[in-house]
Amino acid sequence: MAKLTIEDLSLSGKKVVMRVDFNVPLKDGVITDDNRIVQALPTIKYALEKGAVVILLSHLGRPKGEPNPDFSLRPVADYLEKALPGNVFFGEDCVGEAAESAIAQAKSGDVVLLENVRFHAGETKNDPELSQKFAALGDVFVNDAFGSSHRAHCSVAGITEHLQPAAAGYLLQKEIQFLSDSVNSPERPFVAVLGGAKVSDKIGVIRNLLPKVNTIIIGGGMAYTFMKAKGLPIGKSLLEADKVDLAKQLISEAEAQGVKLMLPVDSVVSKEFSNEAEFKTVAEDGIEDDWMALDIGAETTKLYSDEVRAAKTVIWNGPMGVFEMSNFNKGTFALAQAMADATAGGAVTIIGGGDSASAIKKAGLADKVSHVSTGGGASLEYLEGKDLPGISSLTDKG
Ligand SMILES: Nc1ncnc2c1ncn2[C@@H]1O[C@H](COP(=O)(O)OP(=O)(O)O)[C@@H](O)[C@H]1O
Ligand SMILES: O=C(OP(=O)(O)O)[C@H](O)COP(=O)(O)O
Ligand SMILES: [Mg+2]
Repeated sequence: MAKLTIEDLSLSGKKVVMRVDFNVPLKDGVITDDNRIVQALPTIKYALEKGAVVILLSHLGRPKGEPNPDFSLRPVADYLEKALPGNVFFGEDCVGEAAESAIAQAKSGDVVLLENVRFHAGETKNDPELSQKFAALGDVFVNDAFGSSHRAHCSVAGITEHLQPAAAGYLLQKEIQFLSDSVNSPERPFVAVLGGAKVSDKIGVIRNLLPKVNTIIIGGGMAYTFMKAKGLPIGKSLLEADKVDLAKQLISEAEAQGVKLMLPVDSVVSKEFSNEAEFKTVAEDGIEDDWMALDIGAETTKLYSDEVRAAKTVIWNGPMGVFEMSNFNKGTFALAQAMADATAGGAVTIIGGGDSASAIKKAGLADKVSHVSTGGGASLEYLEGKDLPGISSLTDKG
């Protein structure tokens, strides 16, 4: 990496402002998957061993620029207290007096976790004033938030304009190393699988993936904007209405470029977004008005799994259905098994994304694929060949 890494910094007695991605899934205030925290621990521990005070910044979910207890990082502070040797202090705000007084209590070898950076509207706007406040919290900056590195936000990128040196942590380095090694000259067939719920964020990625891949498989919430574009009924399924035209274009661009674009031929539908409601499987033209599609159907699952098993390189981001509910987890878990089978057969398989990583862990197959990335959107944008602001803004080496 042509950027400074944490080992290039002198850390003894320093306050290290470290951006991490602790955007972990929570249910009733309990962390349901700790992967993103576990993956950041080596960098945190390294800085602590070198005698630094580590000041952690993260977002959690998408609160709309104001404090919201449902998106508090407090559960993560409780987790860190058990996982780390020194003291862990929690700051009720990421800037201002609450942050400063938490930091004032910390000594070498202690950690301060500050509250969700997205409680401030400036964060996602990369507001220079907020960036400056983050920079003032410490002496050096480390980015280890691979999963957020595609965001040009204050705590990821803007801060580096006011705080140097800015260096990469171990997780960031590991992720980039793996992705660049495996996809720069992929063995073919190269299959990309896209699902999940961040449709408007991720649909644009497809255009840049078309020249690189042989097949694009679309499932999860992403699928229904495409089905709408094909004139199929989608009932109350997830829809990004202003992306329907783009979906139409992508369908014809895929055809023109000889890329196989696969969409569900059947779906599991329900009347409510709930595991308690009635559900059934219907064909692609069978989603009625009052129903919503929450998983791919069995026939689709077989077609997708066969395609994945025949691939030599697979990158998958975004669950095939609402795997958090047992009625709608079959497609995701079956595809996870297909990834494991492909890996056993010699394919390079990468699954990325906070929720996708949690899904493959839940399926018990996390150690049966080549790489589980902590970033979904970030790994996709990296594969597209885009500059990630969280990396390009770090201090150049030499
Ligand atoms: N058909 C669907 N309708 C609504 N939500 C869905 C559907 N399929 C999957 N999801 C949801 O997508 C979410 C994950 O999306 P996303 O954040 O884009 O993926 P990742 O974190 O893996 O990058 C999951 O919480 C899952 O419940
Ligand atoms: O969970 C994340 O991305 P992912 O769902 O694509 O894996 C990251 O924490 C980024 O979150 P954001 O998409 O709200 O900026
Ligand atoms: Mg997610």
